[in-house]
Amino acid sequence: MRIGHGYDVHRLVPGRRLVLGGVEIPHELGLLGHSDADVVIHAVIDAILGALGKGDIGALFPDTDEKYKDIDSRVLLEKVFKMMVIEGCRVGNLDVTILAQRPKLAPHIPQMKAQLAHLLACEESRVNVKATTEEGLGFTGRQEGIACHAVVLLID
Ligand SMILES: Nc1ccn([C@@H]2O[C@H](COP(=O)(O)O)[C@@H](O)[C@H]2O)c(=O)n1
Ligand SMILES: C[C@@]1(CO)OP(=O)(O)OP(=O)(O)OC[C@H]1O
Repeated sequence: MRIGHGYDVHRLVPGRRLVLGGVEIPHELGLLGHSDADVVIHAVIDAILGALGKGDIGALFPDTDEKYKDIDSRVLLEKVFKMMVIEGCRVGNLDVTILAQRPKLAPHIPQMKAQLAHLLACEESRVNVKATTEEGLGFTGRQEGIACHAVVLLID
């Protein structure tokens, strides 16, 4: 068994889409990034790469490479999933915590879980996604950005 942790942050700005866990969420602000800035999928990718001992998302998919400009982060996760399978691993369980003051994410969590389970070819019961505010404190509290932690257990 192998365990990995991933953490990512993206800045909230006007004029960008808000995509979390592969789900587009209506909001007046979106996340800024070289890709679609899906902070949830980025944290999941880093957790898997951590468990595999294979570095991090920026090393694998550099933000200086035009081919990743505005890319759907689900495509990046598909690539990392293939690496995981080549290493003989499958998901034991995945636990995700999104730090966001707004918008209310609870209504979108079932769809995020379904997306992640689909992308990782595992049962939905192996994936947990939760959200918390930071009670108005810090950069997430001021709605300057959204952060996400992910912990994954891989079975080899
Ligand atoms: N962006 C968010 C943040 C939180 N929630 C849900 O609200 C509940 C209370 O949050 P706390 O900040 O007090 O932890 C919690 O159960 C979250 O699921 C949300 O939907 N969207
Ligand atoms: C995903 C990549 C590549 O498009 O760009 P960003 O969307 O800026 O995201 P980040 O979390 O900084 O990580 C890695 C990148 O190189």
